[in-house]
Amino acid sequence: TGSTRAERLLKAVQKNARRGDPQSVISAIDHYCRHSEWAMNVGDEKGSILDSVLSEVSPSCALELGTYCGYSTVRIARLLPPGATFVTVEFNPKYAKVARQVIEFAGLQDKVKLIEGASGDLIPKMKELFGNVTFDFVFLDHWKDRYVLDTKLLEDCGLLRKGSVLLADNVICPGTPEYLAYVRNNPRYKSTYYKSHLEYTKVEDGLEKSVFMG
Ligand SMILES: Cn1cnc(CNC(=O)c2cc(-c3ccc(F)cc3)cc(O)c2O)c1
Ligand SMILES: [Mg+2]
Repeated sequence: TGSTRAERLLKAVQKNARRGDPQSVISAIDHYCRHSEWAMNVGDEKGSILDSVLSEVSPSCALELGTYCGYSTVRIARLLPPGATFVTVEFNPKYAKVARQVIEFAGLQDKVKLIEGASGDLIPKMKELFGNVTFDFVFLDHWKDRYVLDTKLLEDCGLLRKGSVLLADNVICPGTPEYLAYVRNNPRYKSTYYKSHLEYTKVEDGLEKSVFMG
């Protein structure tokens, strides 16, 4: 049978990027998705905002919900300080398989712990899996109807600390209205909206940064 979109994206990385060079992997994916076949990576425009928020936070412990093909995983892992713990969660085994190869092609496999499963099942297991961690930075980019549930789960499982930064993709398109309402009306969060565009398009989208006040 034919390849999937994710497998074609991986082929484009293997063909056009340089092994061990994260920036070339990022550029190869952006070029392919802009000129050949759209895919739901955070993309270069929102990716630059992600980079700047990451550089501000410089997390020693980071979590990503929704690995997909590993594009934002590579963007995040390439900017982490040495020795940082970075966990990324993907539900779909086919995406996880592609992401592992993209992350490995970039040479970042030693910085990333990719775990397969449902965020709702794995979040309560984080302390058991990684020791008594709290996350300094969380990138939400998975199923949009899971953002609120999983944020509450992170709070209830003691995985956030005073100053933890949540950065959420797609708060306009496809949209996460409940999540925006939750973080913007909740005194325990200080939220900022970064206006941008849906990856590789002119459609409005944006990232919401929310600092947990403990
Ligand atoms: C199946 N699945 C596995 N992971 C997920 C979670 N991600 C998304 O759903 C997602 C969707 C879109 C998007 C899709 C169609 C459209 F017309 C406009 C936007 C963009 C994104 O950046 C996303 O992160 C879904
Ligand atoms: Mg997204």
